[in-house]
Order: sequence, then structure tokens, then C-alpha cells
Amino acid sequence: MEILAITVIVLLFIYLYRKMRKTYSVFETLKIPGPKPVWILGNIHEFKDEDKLSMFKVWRKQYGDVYGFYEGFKPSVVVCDPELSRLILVKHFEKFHIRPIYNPFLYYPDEYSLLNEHGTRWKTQRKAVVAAFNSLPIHNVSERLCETTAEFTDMLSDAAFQFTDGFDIGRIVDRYTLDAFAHAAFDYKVNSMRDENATLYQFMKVFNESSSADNPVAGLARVYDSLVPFLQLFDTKHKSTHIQHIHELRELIEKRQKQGQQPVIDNVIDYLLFTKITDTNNKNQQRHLTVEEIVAHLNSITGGGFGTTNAALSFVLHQLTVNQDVQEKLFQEIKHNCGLFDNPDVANIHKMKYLDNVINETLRILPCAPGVARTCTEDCTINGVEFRKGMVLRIMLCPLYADDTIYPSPEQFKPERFDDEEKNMRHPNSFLPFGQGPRICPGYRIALILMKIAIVFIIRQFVLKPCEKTKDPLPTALRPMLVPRDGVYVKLQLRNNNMLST
Ligand code: HEM
Repeated sequence: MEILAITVIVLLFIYLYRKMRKTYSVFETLKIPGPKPVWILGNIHEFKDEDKLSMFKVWRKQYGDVYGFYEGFKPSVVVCDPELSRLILVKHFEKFHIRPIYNPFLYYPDEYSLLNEHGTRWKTQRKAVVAAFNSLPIHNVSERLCETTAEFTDMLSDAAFQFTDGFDIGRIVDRYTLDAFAHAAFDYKVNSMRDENATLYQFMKVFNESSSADNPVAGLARVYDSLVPFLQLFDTKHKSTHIQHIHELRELIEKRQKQGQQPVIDNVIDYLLFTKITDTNNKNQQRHLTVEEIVAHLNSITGGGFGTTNAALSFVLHQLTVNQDVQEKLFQEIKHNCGLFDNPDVANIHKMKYLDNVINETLRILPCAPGVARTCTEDCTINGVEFRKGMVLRIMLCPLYADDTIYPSPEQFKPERFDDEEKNMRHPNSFLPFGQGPRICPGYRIALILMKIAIVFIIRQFVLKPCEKTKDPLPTALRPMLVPRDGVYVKLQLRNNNMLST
């Protein structure tokens, strides 16, 4: 009996040893360099610094533009080579069209969302969502944006009078962004600027906390898939707010459905309700989207836009606060193109090159999306690098943004880097704030117009000044996008525009 037990233990030990050896020899076999893994953890224990992204910069210096590391048992290839990233995201898209799930805790109907779908279903659904955004009449969108932004600047005026020593503008920006986006895209008033308990705002906050890199439960679930059913038991707050949030979205969609098709479709919800898609499961018949599919899209587009757009806008306001010369130059451009009082005209906004540069330079120094991820769907070799089916690819952009051979003195905030002459000297893939190829961010146009209108309104009315609590460089956290960690502190001084306009 004893001999049998010992034999079983020895065999089990040999089996586990061989399995581990095989698991952690993938990169050795493929001749891809990288840090040495330890069993079970892989290399995740090396992300111990508060700044989780710094490891990618350190590894790039050690191992070059393409290297491998292990997320637990999973081999991940990191790509920092701009040309290879273009081939992956565009030319060989079909082999890398899946995005690994970034929030491990999904609840019905999250699986239908653009963020998580793949294959033919993703293609059909994505076509409908992109068409919905492209069909938005720009005039109605900008009018609704200006309406919410005027409310926002009223709130900022109150805050400027109340907190003369400065305040965290990021807290108001978060709620403004959600209100402005929902009003512009869905013609839906969330009103979280006035009511912090608004369901959509509360859900977005909890959703981001649940998938934050600081959340150890989500971190474990992301690395060890098999533990998800168990770890999900701890995701109670996200689950309960998700149920309420989905219920409200369903009610909103059903209300619009009852109102019937309007003569002019001017929002994403109505477009998705009344458009038809090709049903590949049913002999390519045309059909309407189901309410559950629309719920999933509204959820993923607000999820994709919240956490990114608000962080980006807060980052811009921070950079303008600590770079007074840039703020003054931008004010002059705004005054010249939009005047000081009327609602800004979208055509004039598009003319403002310096504003564009300021946003780009902010997204370089503080990239709210520091990388793009894909899963490889078949064994292949691209530019001499061998990829295996099932491998995760992390196209890390933040190390490129801090590379002094691409961006000299990278720590300096210099919007002029994005002047055409300088920009054209760089590889186009050395700056990809919204991803690239067929899976590029579908919300980038509305995100940019929202940010630009907000900046025009703010800079025309106030001078942003540093206060005692302003920190430069700004501390950041991955939640799961790069966001300000401890707020964005500024002091607002009202401009005397009546004098300026004369
Ligand atoms: C500054 C603001 C934003 C940034 C920096 C940003 C960035 C990104 C990035 C890097 C991706 C991945 C692209 C890829 O895999 O190639 C993405 C995807 C996505 N974004 Fe955005 N985004 C922003 C705003 C928005 C907004 C306002 C929306 C709402 C429409 C949105 C919705 C989405 C969705 C649904 C996806 C997934 C698309 C798919 O997989 O087909 N994003 N975004």
C-alpha cells in the first residue's frame, strides 16, 4: 500500500514538473528573450512598484522591442516595435482580431458587448455601432455638448468662488464627461453633476474599481482564469450595481421603442433600435438588434468612454495648469477661432491645430490607454517573430512615449512635437492613443469633440493656476485605464472677458 502511495506521489510530481517545464519554456523554444519566470507566478510578482507600467520600460531596456513574460501560466509577448505593431493591428488583423477580456467579471449581457465579442458576431455588431456614431448629426451633438458644458462651467464658477485655495477639478470632470457623453450620444440626461448618486455614474465608478489593477481579486482573476467562478463570489458590489444599471438601461430602451421611429434619428439608441443587421445564424436574413444586444452596446460604449475621456480631459487641464505659457498660447488660438462668448462652431474647433497638439502631447505624457492587447488566433511568423495560437500580445505604447530617441526630452510637455513637420519624421505607430485597424476605438471622434468643447469653454472663462496641492508630475493609477491617482488640484481665476473683447 505504502509503495503504491509513494509511486503515485512520485508520478504526480514528475507529471507536474514536466508540465511546468513545458509551460515556462515557450519563449525559450521560440527564441524570444525576456525575464526568467518563477513557477505558478510567472513574472507577475515583478509588478510590485506602485507604478505598474514602469516594469515595461525597464524590461524594454533589458530585452529590446519584442520580449516575452508570463502572466501566471500565460505567455504574453510584449511588442514595442512600431512596424511590427502595424502589421499585427492592420495587415494581419484576422490572426489577432480577439481582444483578451480586460474585466474578468462579466454579467449578462456583457458577453455581447463590443469589448468582449469576436469573430463574425463582433464584425456585424461593430458595423452597427460605428454606423450609429457616424450617423449622428454633428450639429445636434455639438448643441447638446454645449448645453451640458455650460452647466459644467457654471459649476466650476461656483467652485472657484467657494474654494479660493484650489480644489480637485477631476471629481467634477468625471461627472461632467459622463453627463456630456450620454446627452450627446444617447440624448439621455444622467445629471450626475448635480446628483452623485445617479445610477449610471455609480455603476461606472464601481465597474472601474472592480477591474482596477489595484484590485487584487480582479488581478488574480485576470491571471488565473480557472479561479474566476470562485473569485467572482467576492465581486458583490459590482454585481449588484450591474443588475440595477442594466435594469435602467432596459427601461430606457423600451421607452424609446414605444415612442417609435422619429423623423430624424439623432442619437445612438434610436439608430440601434431601428437599424437592421445581417443575421449570420439565420441564412443571412436581415433583423433588428435585440434589446439585450443594445443594452450590451450601451454598456460597453459608456464603459469604453468613461475612465478614458474623463481621465484624458483631467490630464489636459493638469498640463495646462503647470504649463502657463501653453495655456496662454491656447487661449489666444481659442479667442481667434471661436471668439469669447458664442457657442463654439465645430468647423472652427477643427481648425485649431494647437488645441489638437495639446491633447496629443497630453496623451503621450499621460496615456490613459497605455497599450493595446490582442490574442493570437493561429500559429504564425511575422517579421521573424514566431507567435503561437492563444498567446496574448501586449502592444505597449508607454515605453515608446518615454523614449528619448523618438521624443527628445520626453519628460517635457511640448505640444509642438505634434506639428506636421516633426510628426512626419516619426513612425506613425509611435503614437496610437486610440488603437489602430478594424478594432480602433469607435468613440475617438466624439471623445475628441467633447474634450475640445470642454477646453474651449473652460479656457475662455478661467485661468487655471497651480495651488498648494497641485503635484507635478501628477501621480497616476491603473483603474484599469491610467487615471489621476489623487485628483487634479487647480485654482480657478475668472477671466475678465469684457475687457479682453474690446
Ligand atoms: C480619450 C478617450 C478615449 C481613449 C484614449 C480610448 C482608447 C481606446 C483604445 C486604445 C481602444 C482599443 C483599440 C484597439 O484595440 O485597437 C479602445 C476601444 C474601444 N473604445 Fe475607446 N477610447 C476613448 C474614448 C471612447 C469613447 C468616448 C467611447 C464610446 C463610444 C469608446 C468606446 C470604445 C469601445 C466600445 C472600444 C472597443 C471597440 C472594439 O473592440 O471593437 N472609447 N478605446
